[in-house]
Amino acid sequence: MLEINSLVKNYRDFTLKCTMKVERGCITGLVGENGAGKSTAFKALLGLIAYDGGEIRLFGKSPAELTREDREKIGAVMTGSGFSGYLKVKDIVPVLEAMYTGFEKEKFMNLCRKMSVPSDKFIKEFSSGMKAKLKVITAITHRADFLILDEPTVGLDVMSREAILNLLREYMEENEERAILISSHISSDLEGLCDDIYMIHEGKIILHEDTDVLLNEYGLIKASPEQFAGLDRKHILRVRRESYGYDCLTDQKRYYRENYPDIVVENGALDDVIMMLTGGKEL
Ligand SMILES: Nc1ncnc2c1ncn2[C@@H]1O[C@H](COP(=O)(O)OP(=O)(O)OP(=O)(O)O)[C@@H](O)[C@H]1O
Repeated sequence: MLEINSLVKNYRDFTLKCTMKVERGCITGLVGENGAGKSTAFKALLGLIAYDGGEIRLFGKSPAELTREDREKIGAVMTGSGFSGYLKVKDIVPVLEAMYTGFEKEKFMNLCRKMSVPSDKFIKEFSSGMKAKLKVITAITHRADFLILDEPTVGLDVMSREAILNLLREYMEENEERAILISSHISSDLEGLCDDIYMIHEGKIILHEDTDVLLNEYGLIKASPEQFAGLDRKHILRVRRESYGYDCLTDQKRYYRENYPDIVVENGALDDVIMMLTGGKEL
């Protein structure tokens, strides 16, 4: 569906350099701190900004080669974009009908009702959660094959977030040829949704892993200085000094649990992996 090879985008004091792939049938997550380069990557692949090197292939074409029909097959949610605040939901229906030949009006109106997005209020009077829901509903109601979602759950409460994630799961279940690329600051959203996850840090991809592998194989070893001294370092990816000794990130937690039963090995949540890969030291 999407292939990004050695993409380079230079700003004055920032360089994005990334390689990524999104397969049909998969939900791929992109996680990274503020300013890591997520939106820059999304803008480049949608053809919204020029880039300085590398290659982007979306549906087998570069962003510049995408036709109107190709673009209709993309459902995008971008931060900072949205409809004019002076419109109401009932006003944007004809706009969407004109934009997308595959616009599913009934589904759109039903989802707005179900997700409590008001139809007779100006969008400028919407809460940030209502705006976020409207953007996602718009992206999934024109028979798109590929969703590109930059922080779609930002500003949503837990219940609304889960409702949006369920909409995305249903979107994928409807057609196994579809795919989603999604960024989020909320790691638990990505852990529960994505098949694979890319981590981006200071413009570079620092990890790509299947979510199952991240959750099942990665772990955080909590070792005293004495325990750390006797620890086999073979499967330790990063180390961080703590008041009690050392935190060590491993991608083989079973090995340490079996061989060092006295040492605490916690399950590595995505946040731990991010913290260790960006803040820990290599041995
Ligand atoms: N138009 C621009 N001109 C100059 N620098 C820019 C421009 N747009 C983005 N940048 C810089 O590129 C870097 C990456 O920004 P980007 O918006 O891609 O990050 P992000 O990962 O999406 O962050 P956030 O999670 O805060 O949205 C930042 O240092 C930002 O200042």
